[in-house]
Amino acid sequence: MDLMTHSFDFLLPTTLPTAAVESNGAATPAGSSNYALVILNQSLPRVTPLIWEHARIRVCADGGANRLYDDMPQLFPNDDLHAVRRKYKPDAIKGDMDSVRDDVVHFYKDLGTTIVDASHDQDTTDLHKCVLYIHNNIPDLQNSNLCILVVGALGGRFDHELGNINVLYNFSTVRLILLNDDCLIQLLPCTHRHEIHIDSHFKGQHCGLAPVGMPSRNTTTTGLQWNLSNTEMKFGGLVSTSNIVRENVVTVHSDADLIWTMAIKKK
Ligand SMILES: Nc1ncnc2c1ncn2[C@@H]1O[C@H](COP(=O)(O)OP(=O)(O)OP(=O)(O)O)[C@@H](O)[C@H]1O
Ligand SMILES: Cc1ncc(C[n+]2csc(CCO)c2C)c(N)n1
Repeated sequence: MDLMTHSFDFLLPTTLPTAAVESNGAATPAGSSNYALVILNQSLPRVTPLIWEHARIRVCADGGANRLYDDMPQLFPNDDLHAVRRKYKPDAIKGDMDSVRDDVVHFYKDLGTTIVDASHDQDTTDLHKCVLYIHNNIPDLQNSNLCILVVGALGGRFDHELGNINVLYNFSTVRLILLNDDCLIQLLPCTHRHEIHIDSHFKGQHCGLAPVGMPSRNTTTTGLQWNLSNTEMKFGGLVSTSNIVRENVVTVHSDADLIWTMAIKKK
């Protein structure tokens, strides 16, 4: 079974992403960004400008554009509000367009942002629509090792949070990470063994591992305070919450897709 490695260099202010080499040989050269950014309609994490710099493509999901317009200048209180808004121009705004304000659409449209009204589709979420947009605009997404970072994916509405987690399952072959100021969430597909590289910056933080939807008969981990050893996990039985990262590398091997979540250390 192939190995998939995960690291969170995009959270470190002074580094560009390091080289990533997959077991299929696909490589991302050191220093070249291989991230996409999706902004959802929740408060912008402090790390958003850093992720923005790393991203090859930046897309706002419907009301996420209001957040970019309203909140980004607040992250730069000493800078000119209009200059910040012009600097952080998304490549696209996509969704069913029932939450983004008209003034925000006009502002970004005038700067050259692509506006995609997908209001005909009331069966998939705006995040789903944005992942498809990235899919259609980044050639060879599956083989590119691109990681889609989704900010504002947690908080306030549990139906939205469920929808966001469902998108991880909808696109289980794409690297997707949901983020807010406090934690990150990703899917570890059972098609691979996983190595999660955790900078000492984060070590000792709380983490969790759980099969959403389908039980896991067999999960084995290393690098955690409470490791699993061929252990069964299911809702209604055991799921691993309030666990703690103990080593720089956590390994996970399971017969089921698992959700991995980790706290992000506050400065
Ligand atoms: N409170 C929240 N928690 C988590 N994600 C959210 C939250 N609010 C919005 N989102 C995410 O941001 C996306 C865009 O939000 P927006 O408010 O524009 O959605 P929407 O389609 O108008 O939602 P609805 O019509 O259900 O109110 C959503 O699809 C969802 O992924
Ligand atoms: C069974 C079922 N439940 C809810 C919705 C509603 N819905 C799901 S995604 C979406 C778009 C939000 O931007 C909307 C309105 C549906 N269609 N089918």
